[in-house]
Amino acid sequence: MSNIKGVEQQTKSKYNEPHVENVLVGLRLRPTDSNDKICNIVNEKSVIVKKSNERFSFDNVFDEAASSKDIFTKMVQPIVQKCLLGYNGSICAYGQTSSGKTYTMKGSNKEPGLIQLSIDYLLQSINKITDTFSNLKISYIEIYNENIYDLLIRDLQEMKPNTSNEYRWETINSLIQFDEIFKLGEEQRHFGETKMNDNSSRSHVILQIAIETRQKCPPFIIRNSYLHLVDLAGSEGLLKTQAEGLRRKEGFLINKSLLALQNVVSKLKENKKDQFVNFRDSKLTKILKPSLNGNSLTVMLLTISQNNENYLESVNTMRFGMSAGALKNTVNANEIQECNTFQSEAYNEMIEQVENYQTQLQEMQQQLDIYKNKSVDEQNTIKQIKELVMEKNILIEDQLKTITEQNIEKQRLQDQINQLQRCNQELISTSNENSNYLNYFRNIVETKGVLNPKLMVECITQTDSCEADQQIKVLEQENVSLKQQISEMKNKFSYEIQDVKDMVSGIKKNKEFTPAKNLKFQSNKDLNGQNENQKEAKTWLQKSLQKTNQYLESLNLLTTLQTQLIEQTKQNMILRNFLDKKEQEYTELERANFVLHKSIFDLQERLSEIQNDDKKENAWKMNSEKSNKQESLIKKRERQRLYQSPTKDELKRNLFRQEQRNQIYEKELNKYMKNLDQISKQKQELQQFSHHLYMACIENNIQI
Ligand SMILES: Nc1ncnc2c1ncn2[C@@H]1O[C@H](COP(=O)(O)OP(=O)(O)OP(=O)(O)O)[C@@H](O)[C@H]1O
Repeated sequence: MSNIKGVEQQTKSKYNEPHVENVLVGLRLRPTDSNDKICNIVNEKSVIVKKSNERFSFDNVFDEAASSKDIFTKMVQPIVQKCLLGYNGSICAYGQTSSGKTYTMKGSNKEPGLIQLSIDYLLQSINKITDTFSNLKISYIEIYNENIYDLLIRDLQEMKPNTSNEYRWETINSLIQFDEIFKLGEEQRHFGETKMNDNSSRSHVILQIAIETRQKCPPFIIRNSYLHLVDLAGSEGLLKTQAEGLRRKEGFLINKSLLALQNVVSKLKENKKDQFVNFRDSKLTKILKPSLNGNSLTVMLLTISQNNENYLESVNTMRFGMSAGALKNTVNANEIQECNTFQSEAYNEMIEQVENYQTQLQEMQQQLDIYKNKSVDEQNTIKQIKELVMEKNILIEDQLKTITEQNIEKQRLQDQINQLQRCNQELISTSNENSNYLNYFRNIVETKGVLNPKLMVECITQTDSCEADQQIKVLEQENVSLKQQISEMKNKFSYEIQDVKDMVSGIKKNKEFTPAKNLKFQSNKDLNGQNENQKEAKTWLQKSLQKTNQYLESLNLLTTLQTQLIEQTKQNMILRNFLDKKEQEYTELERANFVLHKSIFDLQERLSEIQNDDKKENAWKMNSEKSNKQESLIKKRERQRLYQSPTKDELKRNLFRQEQRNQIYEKELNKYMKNLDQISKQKQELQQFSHHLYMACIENNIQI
């Protein structure tokens, strides 16, 4: 903890002092198949041009075999490291078209370029530093035809120079994330085909990386720096590229901006006091001003082709590099100390708390050690008990296993016993059945001598026929009782009707001497002197009325009987339907008999087979023949009795007779109906007569 507090005393970084740094220049020679190369490498830092014997010296020379990784390690990595400490850095690729600038900066499928290597290095470094919060952001812009475009915005828009805050900045947390964003920029970048390069950059592109680091503990230094990775468009001889139209215009503007860069560099190289350097001549120089004459550690990476035909351009590139190497920048780290007393106090409190926790932790550790020592014995005992329990458990598990196995075996045996019992029962019932059949057929053989299949069928269907016979008998009984009922009713009716007839005839006899008429006659003659006659007439009328009431009652009874008769007729109909149904059933029975006949015939065949095969059984039959004779005689009689039960024809005859009887009943019923009609007519007449009587009583003031 004292160490952390000691850091607190340090208020300023040692990098924060401004100092002068030269622009570093490296030369990369593009591989070529040509034997006639324009220069020879003298050593790691110099080349000599063959034609002019001119010597060019740089900070590093990279031959054809050198990789981009080599360039990164030697020239770029040191600057990237310093960017993390707050310095600005610029890496610019400069050279003739098709000399390998984009190959060096962006890389290819074969090897990563300086851009990817720088990002990877920054991300790895940031992850390693634990005492700072770090943040990486990128923007990607292009200068095309003297206009600035933001490559991270989908629809390219022209931007103003020196307005870096207005560019789109994307935070980068991983290489994969960077690749995605960079891919978007590359898709929007201007490329075009020229005679010298199939995929020539038609613009200068600048990838800007903003690096911010904040210390987590005192002195809470915040560092902000920018790393610019610049892929310049290549200078091109318009005759060589044979550019026309848009390509020609692009080439012209590229050359113009590069010339402005050369002028600025040569002016800066002179390093005269109060000398005016015109950075405003082109957008490129305006943007690169901080890299060339400002607070930036800069590397100028020259790329040249060694083919003789590019001699002039390559020499010019090297001359430009020499000039750039003479440039000096005054650099210092961009860092500020966050003067936050509150933060410091909070930090100190936190440190104190951590110390307290550490003390508590130590005490607890000591206590734990004591407990550990104490509990060693207990632990041993527990261990022994545990081992015992484990052994017991194993024993119990074994026993359980055995019990389960025994249970399964028991269940299996039980199943087998059950199955055997079922088989045994089936065997017993089959055996019983067989012995029954055997006995039965044996009897047949004994009584008939030969087996008659028809006879067998009839015997078997005896039971069914008996049932039908019984049903018919029941029907017959029902018919008899019905007949009795009807005859009773007939008698009853005959009495009633006779009674009614008598009454009617009595009424008819008295009709000529109706009391009403007499009364009228007598009242016309002498109403006052005929009291006796009136009384007589009154009595007669009252009697007639009583009689009439009795008739009416009898008529009501007759009506009830009439209803009963109708009911009986309906029942007769139902009976008839029932008989029809029975006949149908009999036909079905006959069909079933046929099927049975067939199956019995099969059985007979089977039996004869058994008889042939089983000689022992035949012998036994012979022996037991006598004893069975009596039994067979009884059975024969039984069969004869059964044969006497009605056959189908008899049943039909019975049915026919029954139908005839029914017809007779119907005729009788019709007769009764006719009688009933007559009675109802008489009833109506009586009612009319009673009405007349009633009216006469009213007319003559006779009280009823
Ligand atoms: N060191 C190298 N090793 C292998 N191939 C290279 C190397 N340098 C460049 N090339 C190849 O040369 C061709 C041109 O390179 P590149 O496009 O990088 O040139 P350039 O200088 O960017 O051109 P321009 O200015 O027209 O865009 C490419 O096909 C590239 O793969």
